[in-house]
Amino acid sequence: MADDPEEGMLSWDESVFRDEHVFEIDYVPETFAHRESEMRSLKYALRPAARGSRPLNVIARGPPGTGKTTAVQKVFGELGAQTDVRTVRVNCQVDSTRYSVFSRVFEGIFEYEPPSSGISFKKLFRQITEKLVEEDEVLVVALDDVNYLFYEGEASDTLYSLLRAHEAHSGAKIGVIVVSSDLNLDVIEDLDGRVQSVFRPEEVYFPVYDNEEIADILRERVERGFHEGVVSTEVLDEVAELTAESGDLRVGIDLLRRAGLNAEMRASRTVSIEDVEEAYEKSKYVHLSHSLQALSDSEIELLEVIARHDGERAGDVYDAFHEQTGLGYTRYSEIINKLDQLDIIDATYTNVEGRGRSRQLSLRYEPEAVLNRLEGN
Ligand SMILES: Nc1ncnc2c1ncn2[C@@H]1O[C@H](COP(=O)(O)OP(=O)(O)OP(=O)(O)O)[C@@H](O)[C@H]1O
Repeated sequence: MADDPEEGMLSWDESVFRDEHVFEIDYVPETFAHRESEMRSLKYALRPAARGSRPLNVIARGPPGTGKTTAVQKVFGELGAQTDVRTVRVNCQVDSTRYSVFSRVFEGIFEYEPPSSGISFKKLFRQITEKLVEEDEVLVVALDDVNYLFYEGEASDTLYSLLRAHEAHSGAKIGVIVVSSDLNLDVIEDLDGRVQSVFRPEEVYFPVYDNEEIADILRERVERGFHEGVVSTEVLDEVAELTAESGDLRVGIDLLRRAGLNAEMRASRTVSIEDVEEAYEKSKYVHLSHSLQALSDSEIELLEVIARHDGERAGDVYDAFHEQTGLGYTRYSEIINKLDQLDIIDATYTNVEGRGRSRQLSLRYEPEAVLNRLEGN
């Protein structure tokens, strides 16, 4: 059957994937290479907790997709398996107020949600600390993507409550790991003085992976995720190179999954360079999609207005936003700052002759790419 046109083609019940789950966003990789020193620093800081003492606090910083969340998950996994230390990871992109952070902590400790019918913060806090003292347990809270607490003006209060828990309730031992991928944010500097005086964290920096490290990490994912022979070395190198351009490992993982789906669409048993190139048109926006996820309605509305008026004067953008939403200048200005901090737009002040300082707004992405994602395409 040498001339069988179906040869080399996938049938309906076949897949290029051995395990597609390894390309999903919440997958915790089995091996975690090239992060030995960062893991060592984290463990060093948390070691006292394993002995029943309050651990050192940590600030983990580094660009997006450099393994910060994974490192926390790995260390928390080990602590959970080998010690009595309680660990709770809070995603501040989702829970961006002190109250919701503590609700998550409550849930982590009691294994059920706090009553939704308005229990006061004070009560929530007391129940958590009492439980820790009663059980004689140490708690480590990771505030992942802590930058979102800063955008909402909730960072100082949240940290203050966590760090002073032992004073509010003697015997309560809580350590904090704050994780930030916003390199423009000076976490310590931006906290209130009262928090700064009690927050002297160990710093752990996560640099971007270089080309070789990216290829190495992705090779492992390919071996677990695809059947043998589906992704050639040449294709993997291409994926690694495109990933290195952004430095965000998530781009590469998303790229592999989409390229695999493209190959399946062609009913092919192997992923081609073209499959990768086509996939990259979407995967290069994983960071944008991630940032857009947690925007509120008014933030989305302003971003839409900016995308539709790209390149126009800031004053015109405000007029259009005000007309559409009825919201005033203060809120407008707050949202502009947040979109700027999220690197979705670039907002810089320039001196305009005769008109004083004015803001120059520009999108950091193609307006179409932003609008498509906002519309869920
Ligand atoms: N050394 C590694 N080995 C295997 N997979 C890794 C490694 N580092 C990161 N990853 C994978 O890359 C993706 C991004 O990693 P992670 O979420 O830990 O990054 P991050 O620094 O927390 O990003 P962000 O700051 O945007 O939240 C995850 O899917 C993770 O599994």
